[in-house]
Amino acid sequence: MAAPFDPPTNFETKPHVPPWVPPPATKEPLDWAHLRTIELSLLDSPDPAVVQKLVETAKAAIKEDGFLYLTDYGVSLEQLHRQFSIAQYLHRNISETDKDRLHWNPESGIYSGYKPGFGWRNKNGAVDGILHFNFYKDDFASLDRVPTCIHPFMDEITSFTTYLTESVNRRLLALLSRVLELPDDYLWDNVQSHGPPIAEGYLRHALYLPMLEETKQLGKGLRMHGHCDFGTTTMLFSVPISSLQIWGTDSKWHSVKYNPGALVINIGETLELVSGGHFKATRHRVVAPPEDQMNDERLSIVIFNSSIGELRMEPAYESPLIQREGCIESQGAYKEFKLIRDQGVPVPTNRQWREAHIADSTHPTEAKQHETVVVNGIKMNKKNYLGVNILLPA
Ligand SMILES: O=C(O)CCC(=O)C(=O)O
Ligand SMILES: [Fe+2]
Repeated sequence: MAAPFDPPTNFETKPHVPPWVPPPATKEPLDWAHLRTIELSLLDSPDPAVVQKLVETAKAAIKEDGFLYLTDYGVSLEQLHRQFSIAQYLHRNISETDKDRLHWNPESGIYSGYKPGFGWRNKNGAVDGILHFNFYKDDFASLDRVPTCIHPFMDEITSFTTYLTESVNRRLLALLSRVLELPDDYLWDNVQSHGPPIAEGYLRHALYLPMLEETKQLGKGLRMHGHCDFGTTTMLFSVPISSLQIWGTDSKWHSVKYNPGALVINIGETLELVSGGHFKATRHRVVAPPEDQMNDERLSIVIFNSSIGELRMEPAYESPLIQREGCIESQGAYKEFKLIRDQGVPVPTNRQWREAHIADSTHPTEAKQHETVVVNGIKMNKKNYLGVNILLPA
C-alpha cells in the first residue's frame, strides 16, 4: 500500500497564510470532455481482477482521450488546498525586487523563475495577465532562486513536489507500463528523469488574472495556444475556473470539468513516442472562462514531469502490445519522428525537443504568430523544430 502524503505541519512557526477559497464552479452548460477516472489506490488492490480493470480503463483513456482524472492518489483535499494557499501567497506577496531579480528567460529553453503578465518572451510584450513562478531543480536547491516571501514554505512545497513525482508519478507510470504489458518500473527506469524533488521537470504556480478587454481583443479570447506537452506526464490539479479545453476525436474543443481534489493527467509527447503511438499526447489549450467566471482569478498548480534529457526516444519494441499490434502511425509526434527516423536522421534528444518548444513559445496576444494552414477546414498552427514538423489546431 502506497504511503499517503505526510507533509510538515509546523504551521504555527510560520507566517499566517490566508486560505485559498475556491471560486464557485461555472453554472454554464459547456461542451464537456468525458474523461475517465483512475482511482490510483486500486493499483494496490489484492484482487487481480480489480487491477486488470484499472489497467483497461487507463488503456482506453490514454488511447482515446490522452487525458484522465486521477483520484485517491494519496493527497487529501485539505493538504492540496494548503498548497494552493501557498501559491496564492506567493503571487500576492512577491516583491518587485524579486520579480526583477528572478525574471524568467524562456529563450534559454528553460521556464525557470518569474513570468510577469506580459507574454512568453524574456522582454515584456502585450498584457496577457498570466503570472507564473516556475521551480526547476536548481530553484529547489537554492533559496536565492525563489521569492523571499515563500522561504518559510519551501519545506512544504518540496515535500509536496517530491510526493507527486516520486510516489504518484511513479505509480502512474507503473500503470502505464502495464498498459504496454511491460514490468511496472519500465517507464520509471527507462524514460522518466530522476532526482527529487522534480528531476528535469518543473513545478508551476500560475495565476491567471481576469482578462482585460485589450487582452481579449488581441488574443481573440485565447489564453494559451493549442499544444501538446513534451514530457512524460503533466499533472494539472483540477481547478474551478473552466478555461482548459482538450481537442476531441470529433475535432472539437471540449472543456475539462472541475473535479475537486482530482489530478487532470495529460500524456506528454515522450510517452507517445515510447509507446509507438499507442498513447496519445492530446492537444489542449487555455481559453477565456465562461461569462459567470470572467471576473475570477484562476490559480493553478502544475507539475510537468520530464523524460531523461539525453535520450532520443524510440518505441519500446520489447512491449508485447507493440509486438502484437505494431506502432500506430496515424498522428502526432510519433508519426513525425518516424518520418525523420526513416530518412536515417537522428531524432532530437528529449532535452533538445523540450528546449526548442520553450524557446519558441508565443502567446496569442503577440504580433509574431506561427504560420497557419487550413487542413480539412480546420485552422492549424504550423511549426518545425529541429527538422520535425508540428501541426496543431490553433
Ligand atoms: O493552465 C492550464 O490549465 C494548462 C496549462 C498548460 O497546458 C501548459 O502550461 O502546458
Ligand atoms: Fe499544456
